[in-house]
Amino acid sequence: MLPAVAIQGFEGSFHQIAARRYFSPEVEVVPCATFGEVVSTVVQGTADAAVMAIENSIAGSILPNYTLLRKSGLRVMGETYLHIRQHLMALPGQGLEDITEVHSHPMALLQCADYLGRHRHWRLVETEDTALSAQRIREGGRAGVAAVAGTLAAELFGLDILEADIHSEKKNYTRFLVVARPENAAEVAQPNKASLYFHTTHAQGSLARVLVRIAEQGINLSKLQSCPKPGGTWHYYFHADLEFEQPEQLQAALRAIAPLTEGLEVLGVYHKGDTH
Ligand SMILES: O=C(O)C(=O)C[C@]1(C(=O)O)C=C[C@@H](O)C=C1
Repeated sequence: MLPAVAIQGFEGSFHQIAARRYFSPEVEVVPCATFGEVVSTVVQGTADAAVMAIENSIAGSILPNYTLLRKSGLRVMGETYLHIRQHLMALPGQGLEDITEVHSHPMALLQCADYLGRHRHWRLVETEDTALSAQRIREGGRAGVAAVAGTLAAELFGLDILEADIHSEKKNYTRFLVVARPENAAEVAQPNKASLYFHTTHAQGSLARVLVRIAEQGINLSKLQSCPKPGGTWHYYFHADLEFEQPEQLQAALRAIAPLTEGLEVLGVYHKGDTH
């Protein structure tokens, strides 16, 4: 049976596309307005898993999601990468000269900052979701308003694309994590990626020593993110993504860094995702 998968966003959003690519085109999605709702939907058992954007190659990390994940007790069971193409769309018959407002998800607006910055008179409005912005324009018959969203949203809600591919760089990719409650995040055979977090003392070289131990196992540190440590002003915890060939490399690295870190926790051991 296919799982019910919580997503941030609604019909036609990039999260829906990511969930379909990872699980199946028929996957049942549970739309949520915020990432906080996505996590609580899975924690409370209304959904079996969630697909959650974590970083974008132009706009960067979605920092609050690292903290949400760490606090949730959920486990990372996989990941997927999407090539994101953002378009400016409006009701049929509208031209660029009619537009006064542009609505979209904040990450989508950030990805198009260069293009939007060349139209200083447009008011930018942040919304929950790219596709929902398109839907509201259609349902409200809102002339003068454009949305930044993908092709699926334009098709679903009958909007015309006024300007295609308005993201600042052609190579615009978003990485999505697939997360589940620990009992649903089945162990994968031959994993080659892991996500962990830890903190170190404020002593000189403490992070460097941890990174050297990881490198000594022939592991590729694909991402290191620092996030504020709750209650520890100007102290940070680190979220690290490690890529390896053999699971034994990960085990050896974990043994080596355990005495050098505090609060070390493995968030998930999984297969490196494909790019679609
Ligand atoms: O608004 C959407 O369509 C989403 O799925 C959200 C989201 C994000 O959270 O980053 C997903 C992918 C794109 O990077 C832009 C927006």
